[in-house]
Amino acid sequence: MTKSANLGFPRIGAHRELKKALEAYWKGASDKAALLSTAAELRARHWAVQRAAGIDIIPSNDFSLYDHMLDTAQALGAIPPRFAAIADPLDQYFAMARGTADAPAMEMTKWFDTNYHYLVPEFHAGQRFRLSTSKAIDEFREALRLGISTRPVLVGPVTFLTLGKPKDDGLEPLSLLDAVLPVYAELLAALKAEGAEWVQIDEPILALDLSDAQRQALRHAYTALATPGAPRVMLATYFEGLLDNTELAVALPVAGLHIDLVRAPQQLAPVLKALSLDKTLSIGVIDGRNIWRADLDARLEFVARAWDSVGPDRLEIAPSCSLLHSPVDLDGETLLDPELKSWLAFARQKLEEVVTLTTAMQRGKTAAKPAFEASAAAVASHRASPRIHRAEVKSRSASVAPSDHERGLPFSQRRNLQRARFNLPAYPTTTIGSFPQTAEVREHRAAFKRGDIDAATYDAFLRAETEKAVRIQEHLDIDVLVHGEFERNDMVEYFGEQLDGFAFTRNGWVQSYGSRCVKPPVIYGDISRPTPMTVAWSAYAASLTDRPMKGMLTGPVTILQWSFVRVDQPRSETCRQIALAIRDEVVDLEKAGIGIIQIDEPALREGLPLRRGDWEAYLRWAVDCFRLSAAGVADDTQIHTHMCYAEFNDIMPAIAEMDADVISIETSRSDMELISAFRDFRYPNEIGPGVWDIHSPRVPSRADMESLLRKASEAIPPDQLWVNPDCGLKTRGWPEVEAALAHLVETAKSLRHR
Ligand SMILES: Nc1nc2c(c(=O)[nH]1)N[C@@H](CNc1ccc(C(=O)N[C@@H](CCC(=O)N[C@@H](CCC(=O)N[C@@H](CCC(=O)O)C(=O)O)C(=O)O)C(=O)O)cc1)CN2
Ligand code: MET
Ligand SMILES: [Zn+2]
Repeated sequence: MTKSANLGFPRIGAHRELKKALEAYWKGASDKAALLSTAAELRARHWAVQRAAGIDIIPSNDFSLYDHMLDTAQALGAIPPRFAAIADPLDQYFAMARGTADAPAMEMTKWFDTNYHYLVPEFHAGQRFRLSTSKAIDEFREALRLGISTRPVLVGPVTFLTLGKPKDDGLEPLSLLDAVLPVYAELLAALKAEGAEWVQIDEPILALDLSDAQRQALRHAYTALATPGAPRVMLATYFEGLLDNTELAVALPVAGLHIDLVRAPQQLAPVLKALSLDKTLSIGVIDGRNIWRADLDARLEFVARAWDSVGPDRLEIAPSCSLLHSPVDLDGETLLDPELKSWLAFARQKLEEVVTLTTAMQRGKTAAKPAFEASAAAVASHRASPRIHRAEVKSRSASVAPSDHERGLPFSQRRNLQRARFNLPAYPTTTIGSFPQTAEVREHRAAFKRGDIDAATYDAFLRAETEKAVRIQEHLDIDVLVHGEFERNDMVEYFGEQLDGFAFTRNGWVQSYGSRCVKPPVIYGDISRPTPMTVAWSAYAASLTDRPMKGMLTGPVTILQWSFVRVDQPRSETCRQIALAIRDEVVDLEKAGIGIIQIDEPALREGLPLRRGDWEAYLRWAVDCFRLSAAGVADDTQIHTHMCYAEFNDIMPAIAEMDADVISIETSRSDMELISAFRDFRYPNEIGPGVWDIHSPRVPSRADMESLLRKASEAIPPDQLWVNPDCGLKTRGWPEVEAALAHLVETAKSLRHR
């Protein structure tokens, strides 16, 4: 019979219980037993939620204390040598994630095109692997004790190796496949021995453009793992279609295949055609990446097409991908407008949708009548709603002219005007925008939102924090100051709260990395900016000092990328509406006397389509939207942008086309690897390669920073270089910030003297 399945449940907890438990543990405010007991409670609760929703196939080992790639690395014994001596496994695990005084953390980067970050495995020539943790087995047993026989989830060997980085010259990670496969075989056998009939193995790289070596590795790996004693394998792909990898995927000797039919509905027909009769097909028909309620009538027709072809016994109905990327439960949204709320579904509601579709396939649509009626009512209310479309927004967007994307003069001439205006020293120093969001800052905001303090009190507090930050920067002798972003909860949510066409949730948290979460705003309608959003704060901060004060905005592509986006029009159109709103803000900042304005685009790379064939079209509109937001100012106004935590090497020409006067970019965790791309490409404008990895509590020394800057100046002419951290400092504490920034300024000064 057709079954309902889930590929992964959010781990952080509806009330971010895991975040709180982790941070208490790291601070020394709780112990290991307390942390592990919260983790176990969350797993038990999430299994129970899935069972209550009626899900037949429930995953285990989808839980993680920090990151599932890090779990995999530790389970396989892929421990970077600098952490090998740490005896306690949990200490070792967090050391790899967060770094220690003498060992920098593992590198962190984006998981495909999501805002989730994983830790990048490190590989050495001749590396050995061995089964080093029993996490997958323990969690299977734990669920079994609660009466649930789960389908454990593993990251597949080829995805694991492909996403890792060789640390030795000439090492090809896939050459380690034969070393790692026996460990997978051992783990699969152990799971089978515990009673696991099926295991879900995620190979999301099957949705990417693959080399012959990768294809060969996939064939080799799954042939080797297909032993008689192994559990059956549901091979999961997601985030894109299989396309040219369809033949490869269906031919792998596994028992089942999961495909993402939300991102790539057109792949259903070719997969049905190619799939052999002995394989189970799991169809991902409920969007695991967005929060819109599904149109269940339309989905059911789609499911029926699969059912007609594979029959009832080899079909599973599932979300498109793990629900890691969804908030947990819409029921927590007690303040959301009821009409809007009726259009949404979070993880729990998505599982109910999966079950509704499954029930309809098993017993007919009438068996799930109320759910179909509610879905149809939501679809109708969404279609008819007057709050979505705004004629003046659409017509402004339609009348954007090519010249609206152009600054007046080319960079080579703007640069002279800006040099004359700001008169900055060589190697100018600056920071990326935010200063520590201390518990005190967060508590004041929470108190203000609860109504415990009034607006005047909150405002006075924020002004005092801002002034403190300005004085500290002056004292440190930084050249271009920032106001510190104390008034912001998040760099995207803050703007979403002030723009028309956006809604925001109370509790719609999604894990970004480790204990850090975001609450993406919901874009439901045409976007406009009713009033200036940041001018008062920037103008106030500028009034406190004689030094240049940088205005601080989030760019259109990043606001788009880090929101839940409407699906009734192309992303490019939504992005252009945001760009026009940001453009107005940029012009207003300039009018208020702010001469340097940073428009952050950390998510520009993340939005890049997973298939190269789609890159050009995306980069065209994404770069144009950035340019549209920036180009309304005079030539002596200096536009900065900022990017972090992604691989930028392959989009250098597009970054240059953004034509920001200055870009600050994350580089230090990868040891300035990126800089070679700037050299090879001869990046034309000014650039600040980050010299301090701010995602780790470790304070870099002057020598660390000098060595990074020396590497940078080998690749980039010194008169193009700025000196700055990798990213904003909101997650750090003041003592680390002051110490590291003092080193940073000293380093810049010593370079100037040479
Ligand atoms: N959207 C987004 N994506 C991003 C980044 C980013 O900054 N924003 N940065 C990159 C790295 N990712 C990051 C993601 C989140 C955080 C981060 O610091 N998140 C904060 C939450 C930010 C926030 O929304 N804060 C709110 C709510 C704070 C809060 O938890 N308040 C307490 C009450 C206050 C208290 O007593 O502490 C509560 O609600 O329970 C606020 O400040 O107002 C966290 O997890 O701690 C950092 C980096 C890439 N992706
Ligand atoms: N201006 C932002 C900040 O400093 C940029 C962060 S990029 C994730 O927090
Ligand atoms: Zn950043």
